[in-house]
Amino acid sequence: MVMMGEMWNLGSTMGTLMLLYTLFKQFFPTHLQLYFDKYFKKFVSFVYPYVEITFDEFVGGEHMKRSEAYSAIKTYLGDKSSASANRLKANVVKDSQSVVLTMDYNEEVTDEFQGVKVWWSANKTLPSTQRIAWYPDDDEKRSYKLTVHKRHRELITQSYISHVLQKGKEIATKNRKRKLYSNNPSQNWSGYRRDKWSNVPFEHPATFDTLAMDANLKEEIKNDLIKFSTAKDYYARIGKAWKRGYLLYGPPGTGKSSMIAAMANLLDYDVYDLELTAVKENTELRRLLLDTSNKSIVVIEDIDCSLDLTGQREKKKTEKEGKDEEQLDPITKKVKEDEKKESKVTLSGLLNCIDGLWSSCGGERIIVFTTNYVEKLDPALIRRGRMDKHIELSYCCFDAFKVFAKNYLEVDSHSLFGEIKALLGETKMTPADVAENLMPKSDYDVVETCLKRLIEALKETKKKAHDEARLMAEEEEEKQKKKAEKEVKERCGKQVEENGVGMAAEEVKENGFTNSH
Ligand SMILES: Nc1ncnc2c1ncn2[C@@H]1O[C@H](COP(=O)(O)OP(=O)(O)OP(=O)(O)O)[C@@H](O)[C@H]1O
Ligand SMILES: [Mg+2]
Repeated sequence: MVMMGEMWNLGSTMGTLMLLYTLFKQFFPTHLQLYFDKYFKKFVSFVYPYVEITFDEFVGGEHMKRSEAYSAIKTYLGDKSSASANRLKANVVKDSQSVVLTMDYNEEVTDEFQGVKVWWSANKTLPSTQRIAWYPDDDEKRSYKLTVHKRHRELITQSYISHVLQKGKEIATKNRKRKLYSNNPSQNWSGYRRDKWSNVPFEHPATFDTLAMDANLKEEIKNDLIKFSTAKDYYARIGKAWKRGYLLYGPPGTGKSSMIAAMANLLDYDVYDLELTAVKENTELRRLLLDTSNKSIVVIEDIDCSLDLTGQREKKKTEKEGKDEEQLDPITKKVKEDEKKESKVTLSGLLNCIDGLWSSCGGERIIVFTTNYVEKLDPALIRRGRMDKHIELSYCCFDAFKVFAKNYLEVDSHSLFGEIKALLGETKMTPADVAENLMPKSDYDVVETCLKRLIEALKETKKKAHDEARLMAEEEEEKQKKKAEKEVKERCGKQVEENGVGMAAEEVKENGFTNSH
């Protein structure tokens, strides 16, 4: 710490000296200034033998991105500085069970690497121009500065920095509380920073153990995910972006959203729930996707409702919504009208953005589309390479029922299982409905009561399906009969015109009904 104090004293003295020198050289002509500069630099490097490396919070040109290095350094220093810095900021993580400390701004800490001492400082600068910011810290520029003696430059740039980044990432993974992100409408974006996505802690409890589905398919999906998440080198070797697309399709209530949660819980990934109807144009979509982090699942639910095949968004408005809108005040009405302005997100835009995400973001990402109507989707959207794995989630099978029985009722077998198996084989009931029927409704519900309730519900569904099928068959029969009658009538009319009434009467007799014409 003594050494650190000396270094900072030296640093501030050099700062003052630089300022004085800048003022001083202004009194001389330019050619003399250049001459002075040369010798002043030599003097500075002689009396101030340190190198300074700055890591800014945001990097990139027009579309600034939060720097992963900055985040890793922040975490690493938080861990280090808890022992030495005097002022720390505390964040509570993991269900309020632990506290993560970060270095406060304008605080300094030292670190040691292979016997070499380095100095870190956290800096925050305000912009020189004044403007109103939506968020208190929005315009501040934050950075970390690493200072080290020149003679250790090589060791620091070649080994120490990567050591810090790796350790920082490890600590962050340990402390990480996963998040569920939703995209904000672009009128709420206040610049390039943190407000494209809002987030809440991701706490969905679904796992592959609680997911009711065919056991083989479940195992196949789990293996596929685990293989993907550990295949960084493999993807690099075959020259493919480390990304994977899943298409989940099936009727409502078959577990598509539950499976996404199970995927996130299995891999320990964040979830970005992308609501396409809130995105106005392709460039916005691109910026949203580029702003997602590694180890994340980007989800677009009900993709068929968000985009139609020509790329125009469906506009669904109920009568009630129309009336409600009429009663709005002028300002809200204007905002709503702006929102409604024709969307320019197109199918090709979405395809380009996905391909862009695939090629421009280095880390692992999964993208998942869900739909109830797979046949409505454009083949280009779901071709392999974009959506690598197509998974159908369908009506409840016996395997799926057994998962529910185990989880909800804690039974592996029962004398009623046979009947249930037979009924499930001939009935289409969604897992959501099976789960609802199996769930005990009161403290007095025993296993048998729940199973019997399910049997009743299955019988009821079977009967309903049977009745519906019969009704449909009757309707079809009626339709066919009417069609045949119409055809005969038309033929009769023609024959009357061509051959007179006698022949037509013959035809009517042949077809077994009388014709009033
Ligand atoms: N396969 C399943 N395994 C476990 N639970 C399920 C399954 N399918 C449905 N459920 C239960 O039913 C409810 C609805 O399921 P979920 O939201 O995953 O369906 P979905 O396929 O996404 O439906 P939608 O197409 O309407 O979005 C969930 O709360 C979940 O508990
Ligand atoms: Mg869903």
